[in-house]
Amino acid sequence: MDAILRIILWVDKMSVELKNVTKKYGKIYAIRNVNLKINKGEFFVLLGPSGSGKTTILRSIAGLEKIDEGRIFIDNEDVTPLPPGKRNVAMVFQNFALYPNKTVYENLSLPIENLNKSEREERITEVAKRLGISDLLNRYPSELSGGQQQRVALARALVKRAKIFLMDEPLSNLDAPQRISARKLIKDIQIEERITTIYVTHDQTEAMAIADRIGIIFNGSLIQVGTPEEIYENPANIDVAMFFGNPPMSIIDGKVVDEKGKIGVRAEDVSIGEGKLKGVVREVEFWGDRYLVYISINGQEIRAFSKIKYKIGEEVNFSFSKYKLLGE
Ligand SMILES: Nc1ncnc2c1ncn2[C@@H]1O[C@H](COP(=O)(O)OP(=O)(O)OP(=O)(O)O)[C@@H](O)[C@H]1O
Repeated sequence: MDAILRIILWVDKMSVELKNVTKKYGKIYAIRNVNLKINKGEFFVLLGPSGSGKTTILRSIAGLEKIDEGRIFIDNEDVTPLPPGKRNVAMVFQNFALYPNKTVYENLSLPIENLNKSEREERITEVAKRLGISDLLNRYPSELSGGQQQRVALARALVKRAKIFLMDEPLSNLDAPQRISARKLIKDIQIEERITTIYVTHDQTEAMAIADRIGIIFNGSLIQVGTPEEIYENPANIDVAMFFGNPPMSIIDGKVVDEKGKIGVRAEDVSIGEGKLKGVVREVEFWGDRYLVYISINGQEIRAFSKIKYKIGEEVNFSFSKYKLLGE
C-alpha cells in the first residue's frame, strides 16, 4: 500500500471543544471563559502576544494543566477528568527535547515501545521517509542541524499516530529560511493526513500562511475567531487591527477623512501621488518588491505601500481606496 495512503488510514480525525474554560495561577487569570470549537481535520492557529494565554490553552487540552472552570471535549467525549496519556494527543513543544544519548532511531522508538520490533521498524521507516530523515536514523541529535532536529521532533509526534497534534511554537528555534520550509512541511503533512492540529504562535505572518482558521487571544480572552482573510478584512476591534497583518492597519482619527471615530487602513489601500489628503514622508523601508512609506498627517501616521522610493521630508498627496471603521 502507498505510504501516504496508509498514513491517512491511521487517522480517524477528532474535533476539540472548549466550553467556558478558565485557568488561574493564584489570582491571575491565564485564560478566562474560553469557548472554542475546532473541527475535525482543521488546522487551527492560536495567535496572540506573549503572555496572552496560548500555551495555557494548549496545555489544558493536552491535560497537562488542571482547569479551574469549564469542560474540554475531544470528539464529543468529556476528557476534563482524563490524564494526558488517555487523551490521544501528541504535543510538539517550543524547545523540542531529543534524548542526546540516543540515536534518532532510538528517539523515534520511545513513544511506541509498546509495539513489537517489526511494527516499530515499519512505522519509523515510513515516517522517516515522509520527513526526509531516513539517512539520519543512526545519528545522534548533536550531529543534526536545527531543522533536522525539528523534523525528528515532528516524526516523534507522528509515529505515535496521535489523533490530535498540539504544537507550541514548534519552529521557534529555526532561522528564517528553515522556518518557511518547515512550516510548509507541517502544512503538507497536515493536509495529507487531515490531523486536527492546534498550533500556537505569536508570529502573525506564520499564522496567516498556515491556518484554516485563527483564534486571536489577548489577556486570556479569545477576541476573534475566523479565517485569515476574515480577520484581515474585518478585525473585531482596534486591538486586533493593530496586531494583525504585516504591517498591521494604520489607525487614524476619523476627522482626517469624512467619518467619525477610529479608522483602520491597510498599507496596500493607500495610493500616494493622488487624492486630496496631504502628508509628509517620515520614513521609507525597502521591502524587496516595494517600499513601505510612513506618512505623517496632522500628527498621525499612515503606512502606505509604494513602488516608488519617496524622499524623507517630501510632501505627498494620497488617498484611500478602502478603510474600516473601528468605532469611537
Ligand atoms: N506556571 C505558571 N505560574 C504562574 N503563572 C503562569 C504560569 N504559566 C503561565 N502563567 C501566566 O499565565 C499567563 C498566560 O501564560 P501563557 O504561557 O499561556 O501565555 P502565552 O501566550 O503562551 O505566552 P508566550 O507567547 O510568551 O509563550 C501569563 O500571564 C503567564 O505569566
